Amino acid sequence: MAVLSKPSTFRPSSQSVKAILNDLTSRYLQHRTRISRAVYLTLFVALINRIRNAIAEQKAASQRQAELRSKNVGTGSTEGEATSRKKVELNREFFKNLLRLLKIVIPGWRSKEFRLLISHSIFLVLRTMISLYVAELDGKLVSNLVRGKGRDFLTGLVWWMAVAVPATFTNSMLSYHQCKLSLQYRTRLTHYIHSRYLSHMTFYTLSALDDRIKNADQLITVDVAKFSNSLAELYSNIAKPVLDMVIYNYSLSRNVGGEGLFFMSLLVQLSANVMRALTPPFGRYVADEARLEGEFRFQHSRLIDYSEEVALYHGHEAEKDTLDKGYFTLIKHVNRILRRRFYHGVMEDFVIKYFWGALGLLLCSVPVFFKVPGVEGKSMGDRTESFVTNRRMLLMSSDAFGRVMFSYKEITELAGYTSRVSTLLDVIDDIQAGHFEKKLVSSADTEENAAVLRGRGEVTEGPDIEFRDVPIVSPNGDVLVRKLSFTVKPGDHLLIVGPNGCGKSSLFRILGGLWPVYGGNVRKPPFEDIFYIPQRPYLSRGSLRQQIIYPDSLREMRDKGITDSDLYNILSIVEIESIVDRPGGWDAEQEWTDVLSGGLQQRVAMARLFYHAPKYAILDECTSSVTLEIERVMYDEAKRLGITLMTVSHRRSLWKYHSKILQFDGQGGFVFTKLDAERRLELEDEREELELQLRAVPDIEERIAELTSS
Ligand SMILES: Nc1ncnc2c1ncn2[C@@H]1O[C@H](COP(=O)(O)OP(=O)(O)OP(=O)(O)O)[C@@H](O)[C@H]1O
Repeated sequence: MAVLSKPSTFRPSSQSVKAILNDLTSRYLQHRTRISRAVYLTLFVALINRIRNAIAEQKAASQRQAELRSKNVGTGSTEGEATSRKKVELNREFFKNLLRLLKIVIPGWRSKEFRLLISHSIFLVLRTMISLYVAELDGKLVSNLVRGKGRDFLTGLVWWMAVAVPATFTNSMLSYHQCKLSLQYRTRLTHYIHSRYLSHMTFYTLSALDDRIKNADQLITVDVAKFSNSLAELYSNIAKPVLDMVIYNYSLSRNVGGEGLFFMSLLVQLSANVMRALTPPFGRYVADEARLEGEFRFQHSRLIDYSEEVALYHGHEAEKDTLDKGYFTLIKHVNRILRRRFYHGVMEDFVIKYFWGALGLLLCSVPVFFKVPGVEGKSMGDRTESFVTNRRMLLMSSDAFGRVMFSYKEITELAGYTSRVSTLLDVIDDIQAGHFEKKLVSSADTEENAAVLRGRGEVTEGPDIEFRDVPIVSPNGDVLVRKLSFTVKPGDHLLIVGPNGCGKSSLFRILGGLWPVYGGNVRKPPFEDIFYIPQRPYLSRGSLRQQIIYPDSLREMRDKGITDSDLYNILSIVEIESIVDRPGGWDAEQEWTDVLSGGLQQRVAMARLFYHAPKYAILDECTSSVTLEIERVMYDEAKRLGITLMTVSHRRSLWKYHSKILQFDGQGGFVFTKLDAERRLELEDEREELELQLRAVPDIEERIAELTSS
């Protein structure tokens, strides 16, 4: 009895609810056109308002950035610091940078990348169409099952299997296209960056004269790959869900009515906005993480480069501290991101899976409880079919929407990589336009030095080398010599001496065009007439032959008519021909800096000088590790080849090979004069003798004092 009485107590209230709903439905249907007009008008006004707000925000942001930039100039802080603090946002700058990179990775509509994008898009559409067909087929299968139509059910199953063939092929093609696109993007970008980075000595300028990019290697090798991956992924992660949403929502709106879908979209948009406001700036986190990864990797590669020195110093504890510190900074940041991701993931899952899931079920129930215009009243089987199809479409649509929402995170990650790669390109552009940013020493602020830094000198080409009133200024604004003047004519062998750090090598950096000329006139022969040998010779990766002919290629060597036996003769001058007898001979490829001793490396560098036989040679302490005999052989041979020498050395044994001397006093002064080596050696000996005597005087005084007191 109790069981029977229950429905009777509920029936009246459910009937009244139904009556209210029916009443509401009929009223709504009566005013449907007016309501939809009002809704569309509100939507339009909201859209206009949003655009206006976005423009205002953009203006404020660029004003803030301009203020920040002017502050940086004032305090002398570097742009590098500003970049690391810069917020990576989805603003106009991001789109501008992305567009610039897109133009590099997709150079035109005839390019391979564009063709790949098109075929990728075709497969994306195909996959959505197949999914749509599968949704309908699913509905039909379940409806046939409910109706007990075995034959139709089996036919449906056969179709189901048949559809699997194009569906699986399409899926594989999609992932193939995505990987291929990522590779193509990376190839284009790497080629582009290499061509810029290795032109106009940018690789040098970037590290020596500018503070903005700390580890270009990491940017070119890792960040470019990550950017390419992220871009290729983003296309399929955005294009497909957007396409899915449009197509499924259109089909859904036909089944459940546009209004339901519209209100649901409004609710979804509202919750999406809340989510977005609560989403941490993942883009900036990613950019910071990549920077810290780069610094950590750089510390490791430094340890490998100087492993011998560190081992001999027993410096492992000090190195471990530095490495641990680098790792700790990185991991602290990663942990912070992890925590933020955790909280964000909880919120995201709740909203996307459960809240939107409930909204979806509500939407599927619309045709059951309301009469949707244009949709006929249905039987139980029809309702089942439409429910199954709608629910599947809705699941796919909400999955697509979810992916679009999740892709916000991916977009911000892409923004992080875009910002890093574009910063590299911007700085390269800036440097090639002659603009550097480096933290200046405090002395650069004085009126006099600032005037030197503001100036610009003149560089001309000529048969000899002449510096007239040229200041020597280090990259951090330290004025080492205010006005340097000297001339080296062919046959004038010049010796350059002076205390450490006075600017001897810097003079060659100016001559080689590595450092800017801040004033006066520099006249110098063309680049190929001057050859440079540093104290630590640079040995490239490659064969033994390549070490001698560097930077020439084998073809250039052959074009010059030089053979391997000529190279052998050159090696025999500096008495290292025996290295050709080692396994592999001329073609042996080794890490030559590890295989050859310091002295042998210097002799290889001398052989390189004889191979090129330039008009002028700069020898920067390049005989410090060889015997006096080899040094003599080298200078004699260089002179025999007609090479004019400019030597930096503290060795007295070298004086006799030079006819002029440029002597720095380390206080900004210098003397340029003829060098009479014999007379100078006599004077130097006398000076040293006197110095020794002078040093002995305090001892004598001390002794007298001791004797007196005792
Ligand atoms: N890339 C750079 N950035 C900043 N300062 C630099 C850079 N290269 C050199 N300097 C500075 O310029 C000054 C002159 O250096 P330089 O190498 O010309 O000295 P040097 O006279 O050759 O000394 P040494 O006899 O020790 O080789 C030094 O104070 C050095 O610290």
